[in-house]
Amino acid sequence: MLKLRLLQPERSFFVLKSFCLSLIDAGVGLPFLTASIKTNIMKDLKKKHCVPCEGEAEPLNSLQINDYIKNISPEWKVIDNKKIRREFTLKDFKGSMAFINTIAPIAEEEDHHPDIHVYYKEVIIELTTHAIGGLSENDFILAAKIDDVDVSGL
Ligand SMILES: C[C@H](O)[C@H](O)[C@H]1CNC2=NC(N)=NC(=O)C2=N1
Repeated sequence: MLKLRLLQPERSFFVLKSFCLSLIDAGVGLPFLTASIKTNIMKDLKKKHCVPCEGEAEPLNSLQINDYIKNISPEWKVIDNKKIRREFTLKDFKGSMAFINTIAPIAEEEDHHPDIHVYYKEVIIELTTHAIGGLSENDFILAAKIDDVDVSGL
């Protein structure tokens, strides 16, 4: 503790967090600690970036999906534990196109791409990770970034 006090506050937090994570790695059962660290990771979804996942990763299971879904808009619905879907209503077809054109560069930047369905002024966005045939964190990161798009003028 004495050593920690000598360090800068951000550094102390980092040291404490690393210590807590190593406790969890070592199997020390501190559910409240795990939960709070998990919450922090989830809160930052829209600041995170998608990572390539080519085949080797397992799709998220239903428990993991339940954790992730709490951190994006409640408008997103889980479909068969394999994809998430959100419907947007814009003013008109031009609004739909503008919305899609706002999302496209985000998807390109993240190298993670939504399936997009357009029905005049309705846009349905479906997110799934094709490479693994199910959901990955990438889908929730992209969902959080799509949630951040301001559709009020479209
Ligand atoms: C090489 C590149 O990272 C992959 O082909 C990416 C591209 N965008 C993707 N988007 C989605 N939704 N799923 C994928 O598996 C995927 N793979």
